[in-house]
Amino acid sequence: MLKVENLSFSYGENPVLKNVDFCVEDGEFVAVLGANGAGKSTLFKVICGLEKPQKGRVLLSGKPLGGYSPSELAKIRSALMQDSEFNFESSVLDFVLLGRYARGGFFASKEDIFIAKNALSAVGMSGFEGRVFTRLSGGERRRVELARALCQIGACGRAGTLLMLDEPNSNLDPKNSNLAMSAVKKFADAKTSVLAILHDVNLASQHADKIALLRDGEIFAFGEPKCVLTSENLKFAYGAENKIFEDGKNKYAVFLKE
Ligand SMILES: Nc1ncnc2c1ncn2[C@@H]1O[C@H](COP(=O)(O)OP(=O)(O)OP(=O)(O)O)[C@@H](O)[C@H]1O
Repeated sequence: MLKVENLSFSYGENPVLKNVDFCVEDGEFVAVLGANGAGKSTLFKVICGLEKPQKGRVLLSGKPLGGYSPSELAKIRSALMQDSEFNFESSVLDFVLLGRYARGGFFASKEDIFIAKNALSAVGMSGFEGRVFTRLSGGERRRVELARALCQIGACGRAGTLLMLDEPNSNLDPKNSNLAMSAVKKFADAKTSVLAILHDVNLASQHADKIALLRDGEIFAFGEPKCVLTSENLKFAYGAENKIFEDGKNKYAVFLKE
């Protein structure tokens, strides 16, 4: 379980996160939504340990993240950042196998290769193993990056592991967005805790167990999509008029032109 306790963070004099407090249980998929500049990526970086909070702490399975060694952490926590800066001419398979590095260094076992190919298949990228990563389209690259993040956790999810995703759907078309989210949800179903920053409210509504709505660095609504996704909450989060529709299973939001 991921526990975020009372986090506050400022860039200089600019407070960006204010007493952020929530949990992601084992097997739960929590989506963080909010307007541009609300503090989502900063929250992501603080949870990943890339920025140090002025207040609060982050616990995984009851232990502060700082209490794990880097190699321990690499085996139980995997993060997909917003922007990849990977520019080597590596094959797609070698790129995904980087997710296994903490386990066997540069020598991939048969099991590692099986897990990497499985992860590629889960995101619809089977058959691309021998292609050069940097020569893929933006959406293909993003799916390969997601496969690397999944591969780092293992063949499937397990309790005590954490998958962190910052805009995993950037550059993905609607079909591949759904496929990617289904692959992520399978890890949650197998007891990994998943925290994903999403911009697509309807994708979050369909795939996430819970949604955290962030505004000006504060979580003002947290819970199941059907409770959190109200017209008032979305207006408050995004400052935009919207209409909510339901199909008996999920809620969907349409944002209206001003
Ligand atoms: N390195 C930085 N130094 C100073 N201010 C920053 C820095 N990074 C982000 N900020 C500011 O912190 C606030 C939150 O930024 P953050 O990137 O966390 O927002 P976000 O919710 O992820 O936005 P987006 O949806 O546009 O990606 C913004 O006002 C931003 O300008």
